[in-house]
Amino acid sequence: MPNRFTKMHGIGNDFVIVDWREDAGRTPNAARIAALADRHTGIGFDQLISIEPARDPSCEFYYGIWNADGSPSGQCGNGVRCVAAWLYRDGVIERDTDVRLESPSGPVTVRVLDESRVVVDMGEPDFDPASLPFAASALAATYTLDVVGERITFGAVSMGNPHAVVFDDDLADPRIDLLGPALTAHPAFPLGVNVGFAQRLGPDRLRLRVHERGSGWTRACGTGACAAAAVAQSLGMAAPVVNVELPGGTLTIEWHGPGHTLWMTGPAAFVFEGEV
Ligand SMILES: N[C@@H](CCC[C@H](N)C(=O)O)C(=O)O
Repeated sequence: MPNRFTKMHGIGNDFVIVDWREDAGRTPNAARIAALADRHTGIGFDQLISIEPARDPSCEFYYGIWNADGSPSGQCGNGVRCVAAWLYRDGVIERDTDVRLESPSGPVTVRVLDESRVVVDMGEPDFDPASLPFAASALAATYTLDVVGERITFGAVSMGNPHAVVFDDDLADPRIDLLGPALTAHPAFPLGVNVGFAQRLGPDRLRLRVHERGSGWTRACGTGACAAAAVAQSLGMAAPVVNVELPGGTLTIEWHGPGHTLWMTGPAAFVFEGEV
């Protein structure tokens, strides 16, 4: 790990960003990441994010993503907004301009509106079985699993990382505190899964809590908001533009259905610079 880092967050989903543009392809040690992620004895973060030279020549930069337990991920919606704001503050990308960035799961396009607000073209939600770590099937499909004594119905989609979305009318119900970790670790998902619990508040409003694979309950999950909106829309429960209200704040998700990419708009905030 290099010594210098930037602490950032996207509506309370917090990150340590490290600049590895001169030092690409590092694979940080999982135990070291977990030690640094510890909120009592480390820096504390939900994800570590590296900024590196792009491998794909059509992209400007690559970003790597590791969860608080040291496990890697393919995508991070709140994180990519922070990466874009970081690159803008560094002077290497401009505002109001589309910039292609490379995530571990492929390119996304960011547009910095100002240092604290970013729009991201997250690509097309993927309901294809091959991209999900269990036997999913198609758009508008739901699945059932028996978890902690309950039969749970959920939708599934990949946003570059796997998501299960469960609709529930009471997100404060204590059974959700048990269902989140149990579903994330369910054997049906051999690679784990991010689990969103979504409450429909209207055709353009969802409330959402996410239990993240590798990081636990977070104040917000950007790809989780994209997944919840995409599943809600695929089931005919939501309009093309949906405000997703998470414990840490609100993201706006726009998706016009199959054949279209999905757009996420939300804030990115700097917290402090540090050195370990
Ligand atoms: N917080 C993120 C998602 C981070 C990765 C996730 N926990 C996984 O393992 O796939 C977001 O904002 O999307």
